[in-house]
Amino acid sequence: MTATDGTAPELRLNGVTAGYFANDIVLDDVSMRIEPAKVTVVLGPNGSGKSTALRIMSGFLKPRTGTVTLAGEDISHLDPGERLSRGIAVLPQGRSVFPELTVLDNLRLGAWQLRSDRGAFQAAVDAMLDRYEVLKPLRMRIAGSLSGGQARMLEFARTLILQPSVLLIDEPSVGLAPVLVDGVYDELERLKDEGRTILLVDQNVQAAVGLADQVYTLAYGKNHLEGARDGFEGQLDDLIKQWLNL
Ligand SMILES: Nc1ncnc2c1ncn2[C@@H]1O[C@H](COP(=O)(O)OP(=O)(O)OP(=O)(O)O)[C@@H](O)[C@H]1O
Repeated sequence: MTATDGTAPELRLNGVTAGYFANDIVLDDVSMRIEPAKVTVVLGPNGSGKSTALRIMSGFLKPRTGTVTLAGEDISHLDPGERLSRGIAVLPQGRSVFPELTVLDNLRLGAWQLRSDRGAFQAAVDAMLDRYEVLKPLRMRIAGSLSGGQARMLEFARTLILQPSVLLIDEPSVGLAPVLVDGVYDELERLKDEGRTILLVDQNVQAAVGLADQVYTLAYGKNHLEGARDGFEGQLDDLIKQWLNL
């Protein structure tokens, strides 16, 4: 199943309660619908549970109650690797390249699940080098020596290499020099134009809403607002002020 063949599945959180310790409640009965071929953005003040909701979708954290479903199937029990096999890929926050490995080996690791089919494995790596031309001349370079912008493109490439049907993207421009931030949003725009299914958690509210089809906001770990992008554009300044006072 590819991202753009019109059969991308819907990912949902259904009444999820979750936390990191025995008694903390970081998400409280949170529900979200990540529609196929749409960009869904999750916003909210610091600590409201945005990244935690993404971790529940990726499988790095399991819900205490509630479920995660993909095309209606309960996948709550699946670990992140199993979810990747089902087409759910994650672009994590911060640097995630393996700094000691070459660019090429980082890509090969991303395509690891294809290793038994040499042709498909090589084709997947080549497709990413074609897509991210900046990486081609750098492929034998140690990833730790890349610039911040080059490393981010390698991370995009590694996330896309299996042609996932759902992309979970956490704070994609955090830690990047301001001049590189536009490049990240240009890439997100390209992914949107390709009709990919994207969940984006972002503190860059204006840029994220600019990309969004659907917006959810969280407050204190609970669903707050939700709706189509148009309904949010006029009230962004108020929302941000409200969050800063929270
Ligand atoms: N690994 C962790 N272990 C323990 N508590 C955590 C962990 N990650 C997050 N938390 C706590 O869960 C709550 C929600 O954090 P989360 O990172 O999901 O919020 P967020 O909305 O993404 O915040 P930010 O915008 O600051 O990234 C916070 O109180 C945070 O301290």
